[in-house]
Amino acid sequence: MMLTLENLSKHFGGVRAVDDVSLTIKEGEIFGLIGPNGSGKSTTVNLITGLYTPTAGTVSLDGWDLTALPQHSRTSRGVARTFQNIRLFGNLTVAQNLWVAQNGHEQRREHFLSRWFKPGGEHGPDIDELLQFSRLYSKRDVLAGNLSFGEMRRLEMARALASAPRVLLLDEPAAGASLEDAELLAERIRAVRDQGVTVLLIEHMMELVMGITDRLAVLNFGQKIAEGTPSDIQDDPQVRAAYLGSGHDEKMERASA
Ligand SMILES: Nc1ncnc2c1ncn2[C@@H]1O[C@H](COP(=O)(O)OP(=O)(O)OP(=O)(O)O)[C@@H](O)[C@H]1O
Repeated sequence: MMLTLENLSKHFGGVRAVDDVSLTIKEGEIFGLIGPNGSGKSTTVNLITGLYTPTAGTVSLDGWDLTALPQHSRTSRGVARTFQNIRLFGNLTVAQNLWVAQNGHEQRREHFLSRWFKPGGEHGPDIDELLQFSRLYSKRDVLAGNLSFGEMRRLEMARALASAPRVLLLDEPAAGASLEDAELLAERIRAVRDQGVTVLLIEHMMELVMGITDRLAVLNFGQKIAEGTPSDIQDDPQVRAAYLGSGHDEKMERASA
């Protein structure tokens, strides 16, 4: 047992964005969370990180209930994420973005940081190693706002890793990426897992999800409709029905071909 969601729900007015979802992600697993647009994937991540308070249910890590904890306490317990819409400090350099994440000052204001920020006081992974791992070493002194889209995505993941997470939540890391970039991303995700980090991957790119996850769950209208290995999921008639007409069915076909 590692990360456990029990009867988790989040309602926005009449919308049941997440509806009574229970899941257990095991230590060292790459676990996928898929589903059509609006099925509740991002809301689930926001409940795990504490951005949202659930309407009902609990989130726990190694048996410790996180549900009442604010975001920063969850970060210090080892929960880190990337955002679907990249959130970096555009006026700080690549390396500074990582120092900030490593030292847990993310919530402070950007202008304050650039004035007062001092590197050092290291804990967590080595910044240079992280830059090399993310193929960003040559960009270390470039302002994050001046990076290409692909570089920003790599920095977004590096930033999450800088906090030395035990579980890394990736919210659509391949969005807008070429197949080639997605292959490199898959290699990095596997390497992260091989370092002992548990990974929860939300992704629409089926080739990526089916290629690297150990198990996955499928959401539809906020409910979990299936859970299993990639081959279980590809053969599940309920899953195929959920994707039918959503534009993702063909991708599912290709991924299973
Ligand atoms: N802050 C919010 N306020 C109101 N409704 C919300 C809010 N966040 C999400 N929703 C609604 O909850 C449902 C689930 O949305 P969510 O973003 O979790 O889905 P998703 O599976 O991540 O979708 P996508 O694949 O398009 O990113 C949607 O109907 C969405 O409109």
